[in-house]
Amino acid sequence: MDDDVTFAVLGTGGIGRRTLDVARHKDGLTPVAACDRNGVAVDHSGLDVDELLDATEGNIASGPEADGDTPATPESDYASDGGAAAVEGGSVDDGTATATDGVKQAGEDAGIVASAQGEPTETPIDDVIAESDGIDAVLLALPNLEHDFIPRVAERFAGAGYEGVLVDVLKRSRVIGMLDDRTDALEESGITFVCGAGATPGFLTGAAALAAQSFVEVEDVEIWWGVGLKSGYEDNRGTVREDIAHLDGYDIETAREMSEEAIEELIAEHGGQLEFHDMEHADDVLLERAGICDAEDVSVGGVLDVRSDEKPTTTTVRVTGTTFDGERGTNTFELDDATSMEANVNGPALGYLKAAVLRNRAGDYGVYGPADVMPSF
Ligand SMILES: NC(=O)c1ccc[n+]([C@@H]2O[C@H](COP(=O)([O-])OP(=O)(O)OC[C@H]3O[C@@H](n4cnc5c(N)ncnc54)[C@H](O)[C@@H]3O)[C@@H](O)[C@H]2O)c1
Repeated sequence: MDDDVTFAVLGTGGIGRRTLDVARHKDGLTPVAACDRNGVAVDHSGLDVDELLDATEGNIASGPEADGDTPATPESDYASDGGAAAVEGGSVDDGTATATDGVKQAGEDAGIVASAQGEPTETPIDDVIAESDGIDAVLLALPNLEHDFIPRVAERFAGAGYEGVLVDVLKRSRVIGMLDDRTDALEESGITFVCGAGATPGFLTGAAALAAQSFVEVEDVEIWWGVGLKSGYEDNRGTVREDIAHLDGYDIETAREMSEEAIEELIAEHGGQLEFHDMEHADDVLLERAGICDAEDVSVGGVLDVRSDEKPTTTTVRVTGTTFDGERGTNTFELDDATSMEANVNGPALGYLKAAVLRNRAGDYGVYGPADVMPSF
């Protein structure tokens, strides 16, 4: 069997760029297409990742249209990451950048179109779908501030008769049901979809599923993450914005509409560290779906520090349960503080992608979670 995998990345922001980067260190993965909101790059013999990463360094198309011509309506792709993040022009990050200097994240030349391989387009996702006959797997590193955006993208692949793998790194619990609702269409098309396959949900959900194996009854699962993002802050504004929606007094709509200045103010008020409790992370429904425990027994929280690269707290998964012989215990899985968020999202996402390709080639279609599939290496 041909074990080489051609893949595409939808969204080359903080996560998608690192996906391409990490894939260079993995065997058998050839990136053949990538897109962001303004552009697309396709080369079926393999993209030049060095060139693409250099061209988009400090220049990701993160925000929506700078000129505001395209309003964010729920129907439009532009609703995917909302209204206010556009930043125009300036020099590359000098380490003291604020929201309004340094990074060209929006406007006509932002992102992939700055690469010699990139072409401007108003229909980046459709352009990748048009090439999908030659693509084994697609990693969706798109924002999900509009909840049904990723499910709708999946539906578009199914509508085009795509036969292959889709993997996303979405976070919100409610999106899993929206994907489940589309299972028939995905199966008919021949799609194997692994959803919530980043770090949390994803890697840590899978770790919880393994840690639960000592027990016959699982009482609770506690996921507590730490992320230090100083050097990666400019590149990860999409993720930070989505995380803010989990704070008390905020939701997805308010977070989507916040200006970069308002985000900076909020972060400054918290001394650079945001602490989250009871986050709506899909680890809960994904563990319930896998039969491990009830969704309500899973809690997810953590600390994000945008002013230091050190993790403010150690990422830990604690699974408490009772064994067949009546002992109560807690199995703990811990990440090393030296491993970055990007490593812990993209390593697993590509691992799940590889595993899903094997399933897909064996004719196994439908929607899977990270507790159902063991990622390949
Ligand atoms: N599960 C996890 O552990 C985990 C961890 C971190 C981030 N994430 C998720 O990863 C996703 C991406 O985060 P990010 O920080 O890379 O965001 P980002 O804003 O930096 O990047 C998003 C990318 O998507 C592109 N894009 C947006 N709308 C598009 C459209 N309609 N068509 C084509 N491209 C479009 C943008 O141009 C950009 O390249 C977020 O949803 C975030 O929550 C998950």
